[in-house]
Amino acid sequence: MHLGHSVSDSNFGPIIKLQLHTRTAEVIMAGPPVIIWRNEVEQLLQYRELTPRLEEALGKFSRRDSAEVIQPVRTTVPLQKHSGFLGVMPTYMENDGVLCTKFVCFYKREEGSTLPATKATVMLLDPEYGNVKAVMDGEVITGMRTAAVSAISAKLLMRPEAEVLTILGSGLQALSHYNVFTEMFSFKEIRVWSRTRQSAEGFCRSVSGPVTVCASVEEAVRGADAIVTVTRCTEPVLFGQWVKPGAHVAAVGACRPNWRELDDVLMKEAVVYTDSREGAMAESGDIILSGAEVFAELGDVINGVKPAHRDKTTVFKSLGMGVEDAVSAQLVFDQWKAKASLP
Ligand SMILES: NC(=O)C1=CN([C@@H]2O[C@H](COP(=O)(O)OP(=O)(O)OC[C@H]3O[C@@H](n4cnc5c(N)ncnc54)[C@H](O)[C@@H]3O)[C@@H](O)[C@H]2O)C=CC1
Ligand SMILES: O=C([O-])C1=[NH+]CCC1
Repeated sequence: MHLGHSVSDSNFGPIIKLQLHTRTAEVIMAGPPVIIWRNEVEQLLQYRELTPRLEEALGKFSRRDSAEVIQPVRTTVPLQKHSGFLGVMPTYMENDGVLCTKFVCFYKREEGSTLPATKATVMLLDPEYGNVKAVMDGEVITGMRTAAVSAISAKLLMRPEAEVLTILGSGLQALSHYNVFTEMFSFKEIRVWSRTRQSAEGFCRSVSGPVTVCASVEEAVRGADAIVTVTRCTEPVLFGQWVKPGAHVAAVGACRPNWRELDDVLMKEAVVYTDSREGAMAESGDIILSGAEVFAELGDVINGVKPAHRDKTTVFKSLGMGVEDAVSAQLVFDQWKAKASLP
């Protein structure tokens, strides 16, 4: 490394050594990012470590302390030709030294399309040097952090005596939700509905435990204590008249202001929680078009600022937040460094 003049070990005073150390750090920082792809992320990310970190992050976000979390509403770029959107999701957690941006493309795919509905990549940056430390797969992160946050909403808002879980949809989010809900809770019955019986049966073959395939949404949701909606529908698929009073709904799909999963009856009857008020008012057709009031963010319940109305019908409208990706990516990076015995 060139410091502008020839040096030898014996000439180094402490200040020069510090400069060399700093410069060495800068050289390291300027190196290429670490690439951590799908298989490695799957090995490194576990719900038992991820979920508590996400619950802490939801509370930090809702405190609106800029030293804890800075997370603007995501920028969304329409990909009209492909009936999709690019979401850019920057997050800075100054106290934790985490700077992260997720790029996520999500699409309204045609029936029978084999193209993915969601594709995501997460970048971790060094907030001091500005370089990219790691580039990692966003599929597994998005699947797991979304499901874990839905499970946190159920932990806070679902009746403790819940026995029946219903999942509407049979794709990637349906699988991640099945996995974390069966890890965190014990249901007597789990039901699934999808647009085609074939895809619902394919879902059943991909999970470990017994799941009942239902022929209609009404059959799937009547009597259910917890309902997860993870469809790509844009018109209501879940109607309030079918939902048992006191049930908890984790509504994950319909992340555009003109897309719906839930009807007005459900939105008006339920106590509505969300991840981000700003995000919901910008992106949730279920909230915007129904005129439903957002009672609280999940972080407000975690912080003890707002009550959890377990005794009432509750809806957690999930849009997805960058802070969830940030803590997930940092956890993956920390686990990767530990595995590589790096500081
Ligand atoms: N809230 C959040 O943080 C996130 C939300 N999402 C959203 O969750 C939803 C599910 O995502 P993935 O599981 O990755 O998608 P996927 O394509 O893997 O599965 C979507 C499921 O919805 C069904 N479906 C598609 N069109 C439908 C329609 N018109 N009516 C009823 N069902 C329909 C499909 O058959 C499939 O079972 C999407 O809307 C996606 O945008 C995705 C990632 C994060
Ligand atoms: O938070 C997220 O990654 C997404 N929300 C809606 C589609 C993708």
